[in-house]
Order: sequence, then structure tokens, then C-alpha cells
Amino acid sequence: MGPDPGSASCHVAELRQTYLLEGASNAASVGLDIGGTLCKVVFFEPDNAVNGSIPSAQYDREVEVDTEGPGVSGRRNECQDSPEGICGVSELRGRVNGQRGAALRTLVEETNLENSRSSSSDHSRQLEDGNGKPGSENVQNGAEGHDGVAGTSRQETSGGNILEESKWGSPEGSEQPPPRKRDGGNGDRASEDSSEKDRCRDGSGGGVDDVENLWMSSHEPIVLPGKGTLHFKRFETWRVEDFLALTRTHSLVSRDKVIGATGGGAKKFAHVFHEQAGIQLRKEDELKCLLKGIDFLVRHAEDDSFEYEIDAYRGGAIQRPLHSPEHSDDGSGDDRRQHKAFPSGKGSLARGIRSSSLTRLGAALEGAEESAYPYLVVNIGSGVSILRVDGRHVYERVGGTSLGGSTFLGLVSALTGCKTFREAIAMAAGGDSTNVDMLVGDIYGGDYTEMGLAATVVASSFGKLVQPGGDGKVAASPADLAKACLLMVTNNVGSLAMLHAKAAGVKRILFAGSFLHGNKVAMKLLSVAVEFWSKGVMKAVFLRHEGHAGAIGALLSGLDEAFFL
Ligand SMILES: Nc1ncnc2c1ncn2[C@@H]1O[C@H](COP(=O)(O)OP(=O)(O)OP(=O)(O)O)[C@@H](O)[C@H]1O
Ligand SMILES: CC(C)(CO)[C@@H](O)C(=O)NCCC(=O)O
Repeated sequence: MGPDPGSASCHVAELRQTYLLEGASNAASVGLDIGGTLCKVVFFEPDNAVNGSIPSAQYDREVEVDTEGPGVSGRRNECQDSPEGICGVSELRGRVNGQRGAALRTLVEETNLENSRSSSSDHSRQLEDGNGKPGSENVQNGAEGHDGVAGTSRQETSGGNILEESKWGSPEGSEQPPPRKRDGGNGDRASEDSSEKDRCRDGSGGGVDDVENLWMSSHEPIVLPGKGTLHFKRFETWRVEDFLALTRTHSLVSRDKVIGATGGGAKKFAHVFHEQAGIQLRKEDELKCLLKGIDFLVRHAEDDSFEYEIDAYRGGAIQRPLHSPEHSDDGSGDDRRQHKAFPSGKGSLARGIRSSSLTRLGAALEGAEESAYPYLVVNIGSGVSILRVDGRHVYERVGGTSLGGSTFLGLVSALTGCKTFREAIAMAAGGDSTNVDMLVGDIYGGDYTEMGLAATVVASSFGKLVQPGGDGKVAASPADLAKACLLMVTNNVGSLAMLHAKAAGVKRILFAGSFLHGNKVAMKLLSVAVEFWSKGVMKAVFLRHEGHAGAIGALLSGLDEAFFL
């Protein structure tokens, strides 16, 4: 039974139900990215004017549901679904010019805001109860607008293994993502996380009770003017049958519908979708979809990609590598000059974060000398895939590592007993990894000057847990352990990213994947590491919809791309 009509609780329940089904009940198209840990869902809700008239991609009508995606490792993929073949820069410019007129804007719908406001405070309480960590709220509210390490101004290091960012320079709460067209960017992040706590019940009985806790997040919708809205959801992959129950209960997907799906789960669960919900999955390769989604976000959602303005935070704490000039002059002078345009020192992150150079290059492709390509994509999901991207449809998986997001979450869970990713991130933000990690200073008693390794460089992750000759007692709290896990995984990814970036000769590294969700510590570490090791030549770029690019790509794969131009 639902709440009494007219009561305040009824109003809230209606809002929550709207939120639960937001974008789904009117969805004309669905894209799924069924990963090892999380299933990302994108619903496309067309505007009334175009409802029912979304053109499908040709192969959507000739779907082969058992089509294998192209292999990933070590293969070069050249415009497999592109009539143009390998995309030259001039071809790219022509297409981009045509697309810029359809620049998208984003907004937060009232229901999202409503839920985020009420539920984020719920979760704040939960975290405080659970951890007693002041500052948890800062972190759990996500990457945008909250540091989570405010007040801890430990040193950065000169090595690739950044110990901790220091003096990011902004007053608490002043850090903001790139300028947004509408208020509510932070509400979006809050709502993502808050929905883990703020579960939705519709009280109408049936299958919804089984799936009331399904959605974990709702990223900010992306509005395509005159076309419709993309809505974003996530759930844990192990709950795929609950998702199917939801689709059945609310007829979200008609039984004969074929929907675009990617990620390993598109293969693994294909029969489950078919048997339990009559849904056929049109399987698409996960890396192809990832790049398709990134390409879409970078080109169309102007403020979805962003980078940190490192100069604003350097504060002299980072030591340059040996023999490196203070400012490199290798032809990347433009980037450096742009840095100078930003305030240094204690500037707010509103000024410290800016829209990404990829987006700016996309916007400036007409007549621009410089192409956005090549760039590197480092997708930090359960594991990590690293791709060199040379064009819209030209890419190669150049590497990867099994030390990824699930390594972090698994280790922190095992070491501290924490239950959720958000809790793990919040713990880590409040920890002191120097109680766990062995530093160069622990070994040398100071800097290893000859090799340019500062005393604060992590010499050995978790190295202090072994203290030969000691009493075996290590003064490491759960938060310290969580922080050491976060640094270990992030620094390792950063180190690999830099090696591949140098080998590939790229200037930009785009980091994606849900590991970065609300994970400001990791994003800052990666930004500093990229800046430091490249002597300022390379930039780390991030996405607001950090984990949803693959699902966007899966959705777009079933539609005529011209519809979105
Ligand atoms: N609410 C959450 N629950 C669990 N993990 C989360 C959550 N939010 C962020 N994460 C992080 O995101 C990671 C999963 O990222 P992502 O969804 O991009 O990968 P995936 O698609 O599941 O994995 P893969 O691509 O390797 O198959 C987790 O390992 C964890 O570190
Ligand atoms: C297996 C995938 C591609 C699944 O998304 C991903 O988890 C990954 O890239 N893992 C790392 C595998 C490696 O060691 O290269």
C-alpha cells in the first residue's frame, strides 16, 4: 500500500517513485554496460516532439544478438563500423564542425535535487555514525565541491608515487567543477551517492519491493536540446536479476526489444536477459563503446570533461625531477601559457578546475593547428584498460593492469571491514598512509638526493607493516590502511599511464571508470603525477559521467548517429 494521498509522505513517495523510474518509463532506447562490478544504465527519453521517431542504426534492424565484439588486447581497430575507414584529421574536423551546433547542456531535474538534498544528509549521518570521521561528508559528496582532505596539507613528493596532495589551495567547499550552465552540479554528485542510502519504495506491491534498493546512483541527466534527455543509473552487477524484475514490473523494456549492451556481462548474462525478461542484447565490444561514449561526451557535453589546474596547487611542494627545467619548452608552450592564465596559490577549485583541453580542442577544430588526437584513455574499472586513441574509430588497447578499482575496494574491505565504496573512499581521505607505507625518508633518513627522490616518496607500499626487529606493533588505523590502498592503486595506475603515454607520444590522458566516482583524492594524485612526470607537457582529463561512457556508447551503437548531430 502506498502512503495516504495528500499527505506529505505521499508527496515524497511520489518524488521517489519518479526518481526511481526517472527516464526509464519513457525510454525509447537503453544502453547497458555490464561490468565486473557495476552495471551502468543509460536511458534515452525523447522529447515529445520526436517521440517514437528515433532512427535506428542500420544494423539495429539486422541485429545479430550473438555477434562477438572485436578482440581487445593488442589489436588495432580501424573504423570497424565507419564507412570512412581510417579517420584522417581533416575528415574529423569536417564532422566536428558540423556537430558543434548541437552542443549539449546539462541540468539537474527537481526530483534529483529533492532526493539528493534529503538523502545526502541521511548518508552523512550514516558515515559519521559508522566512522566518526569528520570530513566524511566532504568526500561522500563526490569529486565536485569537496576535497575530503581539507586541512591535511601533507607534502607532495618528487616521485611517481605521490604521497598525498598538498595545498590544493581552496577553502573547503569552494572547489567546483568547470562552469556549469545550471546550478546543481554538486547536487548531482550528491544524488549519486545519496541514492545508495535513499532507497525508493513505490508501495504498490509487486516486484518493486524486490528491487527497491537497486539503483545506486543517478548521475546528472544530459539534455539534448530538441531531441531528448539521457538519464543515468547504476546498480551492482550481481543484482542483474533484480534489474530484470524492475523492467518486468514496470514494462520498461518490451519483451521483443533488442537493447545495446556492452561489458563482459553482455556476454555472460545474455541468456538471463532473454530467459527472464525476453530481452535480446545486442552485444557491442566494451572498448569500442567506451570510446564512442567518451567521444560523445567530449564533443557534445561541453563541460563533462575537465582537468585540474595543477599550477594552482603546486605551491612549490613538488620537487622537479632531476635536470628538468622549471618550465619545459618542447612545443607545448601554449598549454603552459594557459596555465599562467589561472590564478595560483590559494585559488578556489572553481578556478582550479576547467573544462578539458580535449573539449577545447574539439571546439576549436575549425582551423586549429592541433588535433585532439592522439590521446590515451585509462579506464579504471574493476581492472584497468589503457588505450591509445588516434581517431574516432582508430584505437589500440596498449596495456592494462589487474590492480584496479576492485583491488582497492577488495583490499579495503578485507582490511577494514568497510561495506561500500563510498565508505572506503571516505575512510581513505581521513587516513595517514605514512603509518603504513615505507617512505624514502624511512630508508635514507632524508631525501635520496642523487636520484631526485624526496624523503616523502613512497618507497614501498605497506612496507611499514613489516618491521624487522620491532615489536610487531604498527600504529595503523583502518583509515590509514584505506589511504595506503588508495595511494597504491592510484600511483600504480598513474605510473603505467605515464609509461604508455610516453611510448604513445600523447599529450593528454583521459581517465575514466567508476573508480574515480567521487574519488577526488585519486583524481588529484593522477593530475599531479601526470603534470610532474611530463614536466608539465601532459594533462590528465576526467569525466563527470566517469563510469557511463561505455553505456552511452552501447546506446549510441543502436541509433543513427546523425540523430544527435
Ligand atoms: N557504489 C559502488 N560500488 C562498488 N564499486 C564502486 C562504486 N562506486 C565506484 N566504485 C568503484 O568502481 C569500480 C568499478 O568501476 P566500473 O564500473 O568502471 O568497472 P566495471 O565495468 O564494473 O569493471 P570492468 O570494466 O573491469 O568489467 C569498483 O571496483 C570500485 O572501485
Ligand atoms: C578484463 C577487462 C577488460 C574487463 O573490463 C578489465 O577488467 C581489464 O582491463 N582488466 C585488466 C586486465 C589486464 O591485466 O590487462
